[in-house]
Amino acid sequence: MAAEIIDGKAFAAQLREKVGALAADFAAKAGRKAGLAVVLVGDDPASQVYVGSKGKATLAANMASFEHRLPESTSEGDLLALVERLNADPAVDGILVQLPLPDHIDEQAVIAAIDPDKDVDGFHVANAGRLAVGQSGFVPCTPLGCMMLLTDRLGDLSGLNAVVIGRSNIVGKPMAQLLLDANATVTIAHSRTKDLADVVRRADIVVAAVGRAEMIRADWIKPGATVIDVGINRLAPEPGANKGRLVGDVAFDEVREVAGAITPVPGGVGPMTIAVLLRNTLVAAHRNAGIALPEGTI
Ligand SMILES: Nc1nc(=O)c2c([nH]1)NC[C@@H]1CN(c3ccc(C(=O)N[C@@H](CCC(=O)O)C(=O)O)cc3)C=[N+]21
Repeated sequence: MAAEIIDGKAFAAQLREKVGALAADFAAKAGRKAGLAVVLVGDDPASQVYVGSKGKATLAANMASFEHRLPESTSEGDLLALVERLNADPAVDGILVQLPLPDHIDEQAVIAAIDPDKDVDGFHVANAGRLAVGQSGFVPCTPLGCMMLLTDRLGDLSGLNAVVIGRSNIVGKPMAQLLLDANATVTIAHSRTKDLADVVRRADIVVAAVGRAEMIRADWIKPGATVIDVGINRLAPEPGANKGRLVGDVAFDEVREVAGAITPVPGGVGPMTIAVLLRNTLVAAHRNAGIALPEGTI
C-alpha cells in the first residue's frame, strides 16, 4: 500500500487562515497590527524568494510586515544597530534575521542581540534553554511545524520510536526535544552514526534533516512508518533546463511505497515553516501587548 501524502501546503494554509482571523481580533483589541520585521543581508536569490513570500504571507494574515534588505557589504556593527532599533520599536513584535549571513558577520552575535521575546525564530539561547527545560518560549518554526503534522496524523506519540537524522540547532536538536516532550523514544542520528540504515529501520517516526538529496532509501524504512522530510535540495538542472528540481533528503518515489505517510518536497514541511512563523509572531504580539491569546486556539 502506498503511503498517504501529508499535504503540508494545505495544513499550512489552514493554520495561516486561523492565525489571520486571530490577528484581526488582535488588531481590534490592541489598536495596532501584530508586526514582523524580516532582515535580509545580501542578494542570495533563494533567500530573496523566501523573504518575499514571508512578507506576502504576513500581510495576508492581517499583520504588518517590515522588510529590511541590506547590501552584502553591511558591517556587523550596522546590522547589530538595526536589530537594536527593531528591539526598541513597539510596532515590531517579531524579528527574523534571515540566515545564513555573509561570512564577515558573526551569526551567533546577531542572534544574541535579538530580544528573546521578539525572537520568533526561536534561535536565541534563551529560547533554546527554555525549550530544553520545559519553559514556555519560542520554538523554532520548522520543528514545531513538523510536530503539528505528526500529531495531526498520529495523535498521541507516547512510546513511539522516533529517529531524527540531523543535529542542527535549528532543526535536529529542537525536533528531538519536542518529540521527547511528547513522550516518544528519541534517537538523534547524524553523519557519524554507525549503521544508520539499521537505526532508521526501528523508527515509527523518521524526521530527515541532513541536507543531502534523496539520501534516505526505501529499505531503511519500517513499513507503515511516518516520514517527515525537512530537506530542501536543488538538483543540478537537466540538459536544456535552467533550474534543477527540488528534492528532499528522502528518496520520495521509493520510500512512499513502504511508509505509512510521508511529506512531499515541495509542499510538505516548507510551507509549515512560514505558517508557524506567523503563529509565533501572533503569540509574540499578544505577550508584548499584554493581551491573552484564547487558550488552545493555535
Ligand atoms: N532566520 C531564518 N529563519 C528561517 O526560517 C529560515 C532562514 N533564516 N533561512 C532560510 C531557511 C529556509 N526557510 C524556508 C522556508 C519556507 C520554505 C518553503 O515554503 N518552501 C516551499 C517551496 C520552496 C521553493 O519552491 O523554492 C516548499 O517546500 O514547498 C522553504 C525554506 C526558512 N529559513
